[in-house]
Amino acid sequence: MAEPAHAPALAVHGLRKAFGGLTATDDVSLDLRPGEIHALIGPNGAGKSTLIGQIAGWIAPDAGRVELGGEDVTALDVAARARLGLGRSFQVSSLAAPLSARRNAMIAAQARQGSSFRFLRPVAWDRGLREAADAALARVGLSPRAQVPAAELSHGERRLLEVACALALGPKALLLDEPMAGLGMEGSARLGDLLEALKAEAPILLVEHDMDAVFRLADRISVLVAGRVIASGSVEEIRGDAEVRRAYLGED
Ligand SMILES: Nc1ncnc2c1ncn2[C@@H]1O[C@H](COP(=O)(O)OP(=O)(O)OP(=O)(O)O)[C@@H](O)[C@H]1O
Repeated sequence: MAEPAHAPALAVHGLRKAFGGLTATDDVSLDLRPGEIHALIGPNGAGKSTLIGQIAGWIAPDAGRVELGGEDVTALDVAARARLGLGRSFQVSSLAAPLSARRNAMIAAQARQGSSFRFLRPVAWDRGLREAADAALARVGLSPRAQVPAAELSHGERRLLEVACALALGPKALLLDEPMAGLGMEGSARLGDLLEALKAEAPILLVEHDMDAVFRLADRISVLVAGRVIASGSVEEIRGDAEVRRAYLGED
């Protein structure tokens, strides 16, 4: 049966996670709709990384569920969620420093193509991965740097490579945790343009501290404070929300 046009690419319902006496995420529900950038903002310690960990699959929630394209993936591990099309890039680099940009993207592509290409001979399998990797590198403008070891790329290029690795997976949804960090104005403007182009292919759940970038790029914003979503809406709605201004933006 065809999915309804507006079925969320990703949805979480009632996610809860406590570390000892501290509830890091408290009954969090939100969704990611086709074509959108949904920004998740909140002060330090609000629970953003814990929420991302539960969505990606390396933190098991105490309660609640995660759905990808309408399928309940709560019991699946990180690799299985990636195979289903959950692409991600994180604050802490997951690149293999000595390997070339292309090889890093090929490893990422393998996460999806490993099973579907297994019946092919190794040479053809390698070619398939390489094509997926090169297409992803081209999307982020890194084709000329394909053979350069990740360790020799600039900080901005490494962030772009991380996005390329997420794309090589052929994602249905993207989780990006602070992709703008350390990029500077020019780098973050370039990455912002890229994210705006990418969202039509795979909607993006964006955790970002750079409020200028968030207000420029987001179609919707959810605000997490002390583990709870205190507001969710358009940029205008969040800007005008008195509770958000008080709890997060630090205004009276
Ligand atoms: N593994 C853990 N064990 C114990 N406490 C944890 C653990 N991970 C996170 N916490 C606590 O849970 C709360 C939420 O942390 P989290 O890292 O999810 O917040 P965040 O919104 O991502 O913060 P930041 O913006 O600083 O990255 C914090 O109080 C943190 O100290």
